[in-house]
Amino acid sequence: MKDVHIRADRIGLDLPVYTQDQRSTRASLSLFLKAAFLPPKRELRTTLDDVSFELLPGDRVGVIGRNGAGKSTLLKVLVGAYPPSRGTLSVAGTRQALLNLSLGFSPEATLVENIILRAIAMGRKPAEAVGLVDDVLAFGELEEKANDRLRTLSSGQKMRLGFSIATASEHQILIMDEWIGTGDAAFVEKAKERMRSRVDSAQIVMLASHNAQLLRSVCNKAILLEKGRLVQLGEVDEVISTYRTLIKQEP
Ligand SMILES: Nc1ncnc2c1ncn2[C@@H]1O[C@H](COP(=O)(O)OP(=O)(O)OP(=O)(O)O)[C@@H](O)[C@H]1O
Repeated sequence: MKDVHIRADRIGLDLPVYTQDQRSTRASLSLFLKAAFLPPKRELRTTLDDVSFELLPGDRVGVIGRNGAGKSTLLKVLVGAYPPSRGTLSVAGTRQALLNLSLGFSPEATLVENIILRAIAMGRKPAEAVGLVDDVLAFGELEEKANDRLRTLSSGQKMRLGFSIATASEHQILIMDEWIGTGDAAFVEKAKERMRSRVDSAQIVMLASHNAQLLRSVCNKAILLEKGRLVQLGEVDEVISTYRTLIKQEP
């Protein structure tokens, strides 16, 4: 197997956006009706542009930037959710994303079925997926609900299930958005402990966050994004300080 790495060489991403002509009750009725019934216009908008970096084992990288700077989008590209529109991306190593914990659940399937489906979607063989079920249910404290349909869970219970599945095993590369525990205090404590151990055992970690304290405690490096471009890659304190200067300026 190749050495664990993430190499982005001038990657860019254009996403389609759909715009609608202004609907205003002050406009004439014909304009109003036209705007209401015309299909939206589709255009491509550049969300990431000319982003290059290389991450190697030992790199724990914070992804910093204003709202809308492209942090989550960059993580989605790195986990393979969006293929880059330009440039080349090379990722070697087993990857685990903790981005949207409740994405991909089947509401009508049971918890056990969802665990197996999700584990298979994450690349497990069916027998391994079945082997994970007991541990996932135990960590999420959801054993009693094992054969209930997923849609009957509370939102906190769904989050616990998503977290338990996503962190069920160790991976070489961990890619995560700042996850906000919606579970109760006891679960959040347990989840933090598990995250810490997954971060420690991963070789490369990327964490997008606005929380400087969290970034300093997890990361040794950081990337600063502004309008989809990489402004700085450096030591975490240095990049946080550039970001603080930047947000004092006008966007
Ligand atoms: N699926 C999508 N289709 C079109 N545009 C998108 C899509 N997802 C995000 N964008 C746009 O891409 C830009 C970057 O969004 P992104 O979610 O990556 O920002 P972010 O840096 O993570 O922001 P935040 O700090 O608010 O979480 C925004 O302008 C957003 O509107």
